[in-house]
Amino acid sequence: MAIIDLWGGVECSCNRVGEQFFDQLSRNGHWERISDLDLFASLGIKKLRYPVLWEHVAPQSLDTPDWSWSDERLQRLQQLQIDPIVGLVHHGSGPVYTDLSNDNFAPLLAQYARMVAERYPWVTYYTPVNEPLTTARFSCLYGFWYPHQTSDKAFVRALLNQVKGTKLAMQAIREINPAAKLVQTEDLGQTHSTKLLAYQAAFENERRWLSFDLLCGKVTPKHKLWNYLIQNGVEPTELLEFVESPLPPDIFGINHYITSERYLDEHLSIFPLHTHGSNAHHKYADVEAVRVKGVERTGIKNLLQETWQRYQGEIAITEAHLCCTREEQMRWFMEVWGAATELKQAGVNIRAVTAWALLGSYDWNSLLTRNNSHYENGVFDLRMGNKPWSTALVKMLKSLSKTGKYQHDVLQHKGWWDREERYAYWHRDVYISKPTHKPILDKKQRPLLITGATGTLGQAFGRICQDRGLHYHLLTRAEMDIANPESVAAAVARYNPWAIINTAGYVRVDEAEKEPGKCYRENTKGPIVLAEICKAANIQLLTFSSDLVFDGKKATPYVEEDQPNPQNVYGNSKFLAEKEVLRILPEALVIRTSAFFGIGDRDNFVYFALQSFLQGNPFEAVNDIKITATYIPDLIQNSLDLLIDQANGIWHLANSGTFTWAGLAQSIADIALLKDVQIISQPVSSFRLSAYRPHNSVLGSTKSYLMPSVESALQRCIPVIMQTIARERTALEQNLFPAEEKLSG
Ligand SMILES: NC(=O)C1=CN([C@@H]2O[C@H](COP(=O)(O)OP(=O)(O)OC[C@H]3O[C@@H](n4cnc5c(N)ncnc54)[C@H](OP(=O)(O)O)[C@@H]3O)[C@@H](O)[C@H]2O)C=CC1
Ligand SMILES: Cc1cn([C@H]2C[C@H](O)[C@@H](COP(=O)(O)OP(=O)(O)O[C@H]3O[C@@H](C)C(=O)[C@@H](O)[C@H]3O)O2)c(=O)[nH]c1=O
Repeated sequence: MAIIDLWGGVECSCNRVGEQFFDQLSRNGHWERISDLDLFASLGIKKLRYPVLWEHVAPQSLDTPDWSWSDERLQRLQQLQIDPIVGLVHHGSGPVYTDLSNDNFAPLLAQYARMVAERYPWVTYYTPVNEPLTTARFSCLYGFWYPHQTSDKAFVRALLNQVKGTKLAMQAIREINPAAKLVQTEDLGQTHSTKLLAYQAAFENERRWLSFDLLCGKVTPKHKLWNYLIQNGVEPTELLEFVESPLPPDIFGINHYITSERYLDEHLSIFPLHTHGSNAHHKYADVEAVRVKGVERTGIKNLLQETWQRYQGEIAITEAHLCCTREEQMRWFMEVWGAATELKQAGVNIRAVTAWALLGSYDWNSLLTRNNSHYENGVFDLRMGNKPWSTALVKMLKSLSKTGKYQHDVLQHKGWWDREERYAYWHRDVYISKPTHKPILDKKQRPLLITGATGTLGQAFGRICQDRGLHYHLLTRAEMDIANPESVAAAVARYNPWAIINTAGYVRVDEAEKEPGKCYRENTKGPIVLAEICKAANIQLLTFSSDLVFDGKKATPYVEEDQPNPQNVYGNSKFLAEKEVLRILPEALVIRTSAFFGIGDRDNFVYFALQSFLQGNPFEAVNDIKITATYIPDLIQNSLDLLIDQANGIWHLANSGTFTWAGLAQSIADIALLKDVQIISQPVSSFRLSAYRPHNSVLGSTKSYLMPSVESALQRCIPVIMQTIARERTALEQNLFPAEEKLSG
C-alpha cells in the first residue's frame, strides 16, 4: 500500500510576451481533447492540478466570463472522481486589463476567484497563483515575460501583487466554501557559489522562501529580507498586514527540477556567454549546480526536510518532471518518490508527489518566449499518432499509485545527475583545472544484449547506451551468431538480458542478389531464431527492417499499414523476417528505417558526398529515386525510448523530409556552405546496380513524428564529418609528404 499519494498535473502555463500569449493548453491540444482526463484517471492519481485560468475564462472582462470549457472539464473530473487542485494563474500576468505591476491585479484576481468558487462550490483545493516568485523573476527581474521589467523594485512589486492576490482570492473563495484549501506552489532550489559570491547565494537562499514567508506572516522587521523589500518600494504596512492576518498554505507545494539548484561564479571566462549575469556589485555566471564538479547538491530530500523544519506544515511535491530520455525520466521520478516516501516514514508530513506535465511541454528551452515547437514529452508523448502515447512512465505510475513501489531494470542505474559525465564546469574554489572523468556502468543491472558489434548501428548503440547509463553487452558474431539457436541460447543464459537489440544483418543490397543464401541466413533466419528464444525467455526484442521492403509504386510516403512488395533479395529477406518475427513474438518491436548517415561511420552517402565535394571531385547522384535518410543517433535515441515503453509491431523511424539522392547531395553542399560543388545528377539506371531500387521508398508514419528533420540532423553532423575528413587529409598528407619535403614543396 502506497503511504503517499500520486497526484498529476497538466503543464498549463499561459504567459504573456509583449501582446502575445503563449498557451500550453492550445499547444498540447488538451484544450480540444477532453479524453485526456480518462487517461489521467487510469494512472490512479488522487488529485489533478488543473487550470481554470483567468486568461481563458475572462480574457476581455470579468463581466463576460465564458465557463463552457471549465464546466465540461470539471464535470468530467467529478465523474472520474479526480479531485482538482484548481489553478487560476500559471506563469501569467493576468488578462490584458491587468498585469503583475498593476495594483488592480490582486483585487481583480480575488473577484475572479470568487466567481470560480461560486461556479464550482464543490472545489476544495486551489492554487490561485502558481510559483509567484518564479513568475515575478522572469517578468520583472529578467524581463522575459510581460510587463518585461528588469529591476528589484518591479520584481518585489510583482511578487507582492501575486501573494496579496493569493490571500484575497482564498479569502473570497472561503466565503463560498469555508473548507477551501490553499495549495501554494513555488520552485524550490538552492544557490551555491564561490566564496566571493556567497553573499548573493545567501540572498537568493533567503529569497526562495518569500512567497511562503509572506503568506505565513513571517516577514517581520526581523526577517532577513525586510530591508530589501522596504528599500524596493514596499510599505511596512503591506508586510505587517500579512503578519497580523497570515494565510498560511494548507499544503506547501514544492516544484523541484534538476536545474533548480544554481551555482554562481565570477570567473566568467570558463562559462558560456548565455550564462553571464550580474547584480549591482559583480558580474558572474549562473549555471545549473548539477553540472559543476565540486558542488555538493542539496537534493530534493534535504530541501523537503528544510521546508518541514521551516513551516512544520503539510507538504506535497507539486511538480516532478525531467526533460530527458525515457529511463532518466523514470529514474528522476523514482528519486523524488523515494525521497518523499522515506521522509514520510521518518515522520515528515508529506502528502503526495505530482507527476507534472503529464502531456509534456513546449518551448521551455526558450523560457516560453518562442514558438519553436521544441517539445519535451511527459508521462504521455504527443508525438505519436493522434492520441497521447503511454510512455513507460504510465506503467510505473500505475504501480506507484497502487503499491508505492515499482521495479524496472533501467532503474538499477544512477541518473545522469549522479553520474560523473554530468560535469561541464568545476568549482573554482575547489578545483584549479577541469577534472577528468570516466563513465562507469553499474554491472548489477540486467543488461541489454546488442548484436552487430562490428557494425555501424551496433557500435552507435553501444556509445549511446553508455551515455544513457544503460548497462549493455555489444556482441560480435563469434559471441552470438543470431542464426544459430545454440549460440543465441548460450548468450541469453550467460547474460540474462532484459531485452535483445538486433542490429545484425546483411546489408550489401547488390551482392545479396548473387548470394541470397547468406542474406536470408542473416536477415531472416537470424531474427526468427532471436524471436523464438526471446519468446521462450520472456525478454523483449527490437530488430531493424528497411524501406526496401516496398516496391516504390506508391506516389506518397509509405506508412506502417502499407503492404510491402519487395523487389530485391535484401528487401525480401527483411520482409520475411518482419512477418515471422511478429508471428512468433507479437510483442517484438520491428523498426523500419532507411539510408543511414552518422558521425564516425565512413560507409554512408553523406560522407561520400562531402569527401567528393571537399576534394573538388564531381559527385554522381541518382535523381529518380526518392528516399528518407536516417541520422543514426536520432534513430537510436527514439528506438530505445520505444523499447523501454514496450512498444510493439512495425514502426517507421527515419528523419523527416523527402529527397532524391541528388537532392540530398545538394542539401549536404548547402548546409556545408560549399558553393562550387559538381553534382552529376542522373537516373539510377546509369549506375547499373544489380539489385532493383524502388523509385519511392520514402518512409512516413501513422504512429509517430518523433524524428527531427534531415536538415536539423545534417546541421548537427556535417561540421563534425568535415573536421574528420580534414583531419584524415592532413594525416594522409603527412604520411605522403614527411615534414622536410613539405617545407621544400
Ligand atoms: N545501413 C543502412 O542504411 C540501413 C540498415 N538497415 C538495417 O539496420 C541493421 C544494421 O545495419 P548496419 O549497421 O548498416 O549494418 P553493418 O553491415 O554495418 O553491420 C552488420 C553487423 O551484423 C553482424 N552480423 C551479420 N550477420 C550476423 C550473424 N549471423 N550473427 C551475428 N552478427 C551478425 C556483422 O558482423 P560481421 O562483421 O561479423 O559480419 C556486423 O557487425 C541491419 O539490419 C540493416 O538491414 C535498415 C535500413 C538502412
Ligand atoms: C554511393 C552513392 C549512392 N548513390 C545512390 C544510388 C543508389 O540508389 C543508392 C545506393 O546507394 P547504397 O548502395 O549506399 O544504398 P542502398 O543499397 O540502396 O541503400 C540501402 O541500404 C540498405 C541496407 C537499406 O536498408 C536501405 O534503407 C538503403 O539505405 O544511392 C548515389 O546516387 N551516389 C553515390 O555516390
